[in-house]
Amino acid sequence: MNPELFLADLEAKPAALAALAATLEERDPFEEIPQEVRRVVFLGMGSSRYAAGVAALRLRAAGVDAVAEYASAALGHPPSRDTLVVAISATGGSRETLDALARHRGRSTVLALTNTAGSPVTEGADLVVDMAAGEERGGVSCRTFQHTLALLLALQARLTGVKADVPGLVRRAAEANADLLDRRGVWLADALTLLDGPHGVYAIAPAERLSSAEQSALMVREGPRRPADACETGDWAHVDVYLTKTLDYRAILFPGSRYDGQAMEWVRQRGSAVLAVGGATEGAAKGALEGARTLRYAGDEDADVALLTETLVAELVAATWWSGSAA
Ligand SMILES: O=P(O)(O)OC[C@H]1O[C@](O)(CO)[C@@H](O)[C@@H]1O
Repeated sequence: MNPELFLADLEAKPAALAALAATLEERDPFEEIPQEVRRVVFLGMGSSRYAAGVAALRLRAAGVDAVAEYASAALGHPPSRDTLVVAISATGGSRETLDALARHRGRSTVLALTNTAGSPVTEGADLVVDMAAGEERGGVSCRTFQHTLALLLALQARLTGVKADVPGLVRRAAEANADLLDRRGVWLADALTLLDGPHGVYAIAPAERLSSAEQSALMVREGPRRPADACETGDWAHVDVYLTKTLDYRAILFPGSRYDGQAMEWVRQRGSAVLAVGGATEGAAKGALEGARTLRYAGDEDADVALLTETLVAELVAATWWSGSAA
């Protein structure tokens, strides 16, 4: 793994997203999915599982039986012909994902979503979909995570039959990513200072975008190897709140939960430091984010643009710490 190449991977996000949008405009990569799907089981590890968790939640909310499983779990949904297994692996070689997939090969309908053509995860798959994220030379899953999310939104549209302009969304996300990258000279130094505490970085997001908190925490751990963790915003008042009493608690908050205000109330009381990435969402209580430093970016009022963009903040912070350079 290499921090300079990781940074270059991040800088290539807008172009990669724009290319993905063009591909999605041309063709739906999921058009060959059989009609008779009764259940969707996502398998993956790390960032691949984070993206799957959000996709499964969205599908369930649309009435589709869907679950994201740890590929490493010994217990999982049993295989069946009307189960669609979506095995997600950027490298296509994670042992746990391949092991879980072995239970389904030839017994469930298998879709492999991967960034590596011809990789083991594609063997025996009924359908292979390319993440089209390009090579991640830094060795860290960042564009693949983002492309996985975007492609799973396209899969959701296919499975639910609800029309969605996914290419348009991906284009807006490309612009939002470019905006954060272009203006990093304005915000990154501040973010680095705010988050640079002795006890690590905590990332907080609503359940619908929990992947943003999980991926952010992973980036801080994987690159600069600092302590970091993720928490769901409502659950925060039952879990992380305890840490604010004893630690120098520094957090990135991805707004959008109806419980943003509840978490921020504790933050203000305890004098914790919070960087809110994006603005208060419509319907949020007035002053819900009061006490947080706020970082806005183009398109952040759209929760789906946020889903495809906001991890870039933690990724750029991680890249800078990792390379040991100042912003
Ligand atoms: O998607 P893959 O290639 O199976 O990798 C799963 C996870 O493992 C890692 O490659 C790290 O080992 C992460 O980047 C990723 O989140």
